[in-house]
Amino acid sequence: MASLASRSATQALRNTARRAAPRLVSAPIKSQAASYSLLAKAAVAANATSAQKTSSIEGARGIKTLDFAGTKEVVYERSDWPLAKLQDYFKDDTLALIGYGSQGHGQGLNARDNGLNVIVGVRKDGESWKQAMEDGWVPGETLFPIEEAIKKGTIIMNLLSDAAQSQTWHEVAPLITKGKTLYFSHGFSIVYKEDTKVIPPSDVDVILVAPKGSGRTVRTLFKEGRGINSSVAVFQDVTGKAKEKAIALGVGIGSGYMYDTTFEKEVYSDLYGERGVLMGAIQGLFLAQYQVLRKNGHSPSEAFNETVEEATQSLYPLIGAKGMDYMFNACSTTARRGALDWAPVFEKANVPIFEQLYESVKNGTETRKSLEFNGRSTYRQDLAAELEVINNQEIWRAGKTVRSLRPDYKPESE
Ligand SMILES: NC(=O)C1=CN([C@@H]2O[C@H](COP(=O)(O)OP(=O)(O)OC[C@H]3O[C@@H](n4cnc5c(N)ncnc54)[C@H](OP(=O)(O)O)[C@@H]3O)[C@@H](O)[C@H]2O)C=CC1
Ligand SMILES: CC[C@](O)(C(C)=O)C(=O)O
Ligand SMILES: [Mg+2]
Ligand SMILES: [Mg+2]
Repeated sequence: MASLASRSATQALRNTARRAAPRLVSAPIKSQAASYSLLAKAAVAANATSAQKTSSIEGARGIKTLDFAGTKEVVYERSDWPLAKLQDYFKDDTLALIGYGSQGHGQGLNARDNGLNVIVGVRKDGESWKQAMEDGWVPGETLFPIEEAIKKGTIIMNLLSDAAQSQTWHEVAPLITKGKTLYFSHGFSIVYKEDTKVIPPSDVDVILVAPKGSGRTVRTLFKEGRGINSSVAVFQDVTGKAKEKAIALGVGIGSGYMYDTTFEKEVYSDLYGERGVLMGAIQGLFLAQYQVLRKNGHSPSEAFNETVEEATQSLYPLIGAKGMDYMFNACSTTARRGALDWAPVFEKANVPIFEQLYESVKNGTETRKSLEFNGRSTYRQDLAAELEVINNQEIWRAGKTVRSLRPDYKPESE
């Protein structure tokens, strides 16, 4: 098994280099060839290691049934898709990646580095067009206006903003012809079809790979030879191969492990999570704690250190590494006693808010707000203006000074 894995790894590396060569000629970044080969090596090594590990655990590569706290779930892993197999599977395909935001960037570069044939489609001369060029996509070769890219693509990866997916659908839909595959990274457009009007033609596969993390992390994990967790789902299976294609694409864009979901479950949980603990709730909770400390005479640095810096730099990474009880056990018995007492108080206070939030997601209120706001031509400036208000809150201004004292601080990254 091990020698098979290493043979396929070597072959994959050769194929990767072969397929990459023509694209590297036109790439503007001089170090791209070197970094490409490092990336390919990391990806191949990760595939091989993972394959060996799985085979010794299960005897069957690629798909595992695991027990998640008493519920059995299927997990797909990239060891089933060594690079050579992946490249062969997509050898006749052109992945037309439409939109170049956070996900377009991460998924596009990863798929390109995996040796797949990727082109990008965005508004000509918009912000994304510039960013794509900076990342080495070449106008007329691998970078096109949206319509042209869709015409050239066989797999249409719709990574426009969710609002733009709806706004552009009347132009996009006629180009999604029989035999193409329609791919999303969010269940949004399909599930809220009453509002988005996105109703795919009935003769194409419609699939979803939703990375459970920022597009920036999709890229950095890939570069480290690791992979992001992603959800996969099939909305429409015309070819009988939709699921397999979704999993292969998931590997292609840099997923390590993929979990089964539906379009509906993905969008409900995602909209809920980002408004909740991942983003909205955490900003609200940090701010509330900070404000009360300040009202009681604590200095900005003390309030920030006790609220954000200690959380992000010391305690939350411990939760990430080994769970909540591990973090609790790494803290004093005094802290443990108090936190154990107060956790249910916070839970009780917050359950009604989370229930209200889930309902607002489910009944489409959140979707309609997002479509209206992000559908404005000024969406970038409008979001930036609101984020500037947060940036100017005392808590985050104090944070800048606290960060500046870190040994690895780089002023240009602020
Ligand atoms: N951000 C993330 O990490 C995650 C995102 N997703 C999902 O992935 C998809 C893409 O999200 P994300 O990468 O964040 O992108 P954004 O939501 O930031 O959208 C940006 C892209 O949409 C384009 N766009 C916006 N409005 C228009 C318009 N009216 N016409 C044409 N193009 C337009 C922008 O082009 P221009 O520069 O020209 O305005 C840009 O390329 C979404 O479905 C999202 O929910 C899923 C997981 C995580
Ligand atoms: C948490 C926000 C997110 O859902 C994500 C990075 O997963 C998004 O839509 O960007
Ligand atoms: Mg989201
Ligand atoms: Mg998300």
